[in-house]
Amino acid sequence: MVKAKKKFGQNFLKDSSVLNKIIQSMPINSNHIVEIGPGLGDLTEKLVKYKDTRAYEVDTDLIGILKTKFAIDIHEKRFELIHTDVLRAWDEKGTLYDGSYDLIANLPYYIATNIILRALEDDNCENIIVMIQKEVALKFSASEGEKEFSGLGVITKLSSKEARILFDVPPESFDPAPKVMSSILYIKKDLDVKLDKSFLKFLKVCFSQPRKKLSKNLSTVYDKELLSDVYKDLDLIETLRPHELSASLYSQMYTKVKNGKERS
Ligand SMILES: C[S@@+](CC[C@H](N)C(=O)[O-])C[C@H]1O[C@@H](n2cnc3c(N)ncnc32)[C@H](O)[C@@H]1O
Repeated sequence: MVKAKKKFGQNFLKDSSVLNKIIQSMPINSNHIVEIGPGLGDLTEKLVKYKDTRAYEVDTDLIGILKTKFAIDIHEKRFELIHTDVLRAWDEKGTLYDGSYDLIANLPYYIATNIILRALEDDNCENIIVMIQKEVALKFSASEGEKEFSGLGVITKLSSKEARILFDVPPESFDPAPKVMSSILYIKKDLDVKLDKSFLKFLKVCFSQPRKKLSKNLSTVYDKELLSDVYKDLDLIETLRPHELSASLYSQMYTKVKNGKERS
């Protein structure tokens, strides 16, 4: 029996009803599947039965187990196992697969947010179905006005056609059990949208102090006169809090401040 490694965020999913529900949630299309962190291969086994799959695993000990378990699938090219840190693979190639793919995974929670942001940026990734901490899933799927609405919600709203939590998964479904509730997040990307990297930086400024006024956060970086003009142009009240502005207004605001002056 392998000992789960905390540093790699290893919580193995043991509940077969949850595994089956993940498979049933998969979109029907001809896309390849990419899995991040196959672990002991319980979800992988079901994915490979369904479609050709590529998986990225960082842990050398697990690679040994997976190579034995999936020897026939690897030989018959239904399954490709890549031994690397997935973030490194993205840095080196810009994509996890050279063709349309769906990302299906029980993610390592310590880098879950980063992985979803990279998948949103990766043009070849069309659908994302991932298990993550419920708290983070709520942020990605939140709408304006909700207290969980943050920069992550704005990015998801602008770059996807649909983003919602499919169902929750309690800690007892894993071994070892994580400390938090988990959720399956589903994102159907809008393939026509290309995200501008500096927009993410702008959102960080907007939500730097989420409970303060948006104008206060913006004034740490942007010129007061410019902000006053932007608020007037967009017909916004000065007392708005960051979670109260819609994703589309954030996008319009960004276009206006982009060419304006930053504070000297
Ligand atoms: C939450 S476990 C999921 C394991 C398995 N898929 C399951 O559902 O039981 C996360 C997996 O991601 C792997 N992992 C952690 N960091 C990684 C990284 N940077 N790149 C690739 N895999 C990683 C871990 O070793 C582990 O196998």
